[in-house]
Amino acid sequence: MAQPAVFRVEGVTKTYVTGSVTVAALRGIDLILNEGELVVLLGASGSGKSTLLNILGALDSPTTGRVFFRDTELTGLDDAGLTAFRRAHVGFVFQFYNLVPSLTARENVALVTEIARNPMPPEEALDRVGLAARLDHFPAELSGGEQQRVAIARALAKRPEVLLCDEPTGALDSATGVTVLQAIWEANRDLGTVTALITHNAAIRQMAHRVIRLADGRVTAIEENASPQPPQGIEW
Ligand SMILES: Nc1ncnc2c1ncn2[C@@H]1O[C@H](COP(=O)(O)OP(=O)(O)OP(=O)(O)O)[C@@H](O)[C@H]1O
Repeated sequence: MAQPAVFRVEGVTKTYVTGSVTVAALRGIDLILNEGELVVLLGASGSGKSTLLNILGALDSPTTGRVFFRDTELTGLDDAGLTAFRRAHVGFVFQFYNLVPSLTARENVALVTEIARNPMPPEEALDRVGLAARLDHFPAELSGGEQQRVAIARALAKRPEVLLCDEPTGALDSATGVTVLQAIWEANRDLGTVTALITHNAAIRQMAHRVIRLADGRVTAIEENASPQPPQGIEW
């Protein structure tokens, strides 16, 4: 049975103008993301992956086209509405972890839970990513993979409906990257968080329900994966 759409992207273009240089980053994207899905976005550098992710997360707006989150048209919201949407519904994970160095893992997560409506306790979020034994460590006392898992715990602690990950393993070796991907995979499986994940690593597609390929600002292929694999079982 078809799952209900969480995101609907209709005819989205994005053109950046910098001085006399115009870049067509997205050239007409139509896409649906469904309830409970984990999708991987694959494509060459410059193909528009981050631009699309940022538009889904309301960090950026399309030049033309429409984006809906459930019944809300994001492209119809003003800045305050977009901020409210991000705050209530979206968790972000970026390549660099953006942790506050002077705060422990627990305190970094608490920064978010203190302002969220229905957060999970920071301890629970950190336990979920396998860091129950690192609650009081500072970022400098954690490995890169552990720091990224703190960032994931921070993103998940507000129980977002959507998790957007832009090359979350880009700065990590593959063994460490697997632990990070496993945390994302389990969040999708256990919490039903709709997840979109950008990667340059084609092997990671095995963890997705669907793989969306971008080239030159367009979706060139969508592949369904009948049996997504946990990252721990993926080799690259
Ligand atoms: N803020 C911006 N101002 C001007 N051009 C931009 C801006 N952001 C992105 N671009 C351009 O838009 C195009 C798409 O960029 P985008 O970051 O979405 O690609 P990407 O597929 O995520 O690439 P990568 O894998 O290298 O991160 C690129 O040509 C990029 O140079």
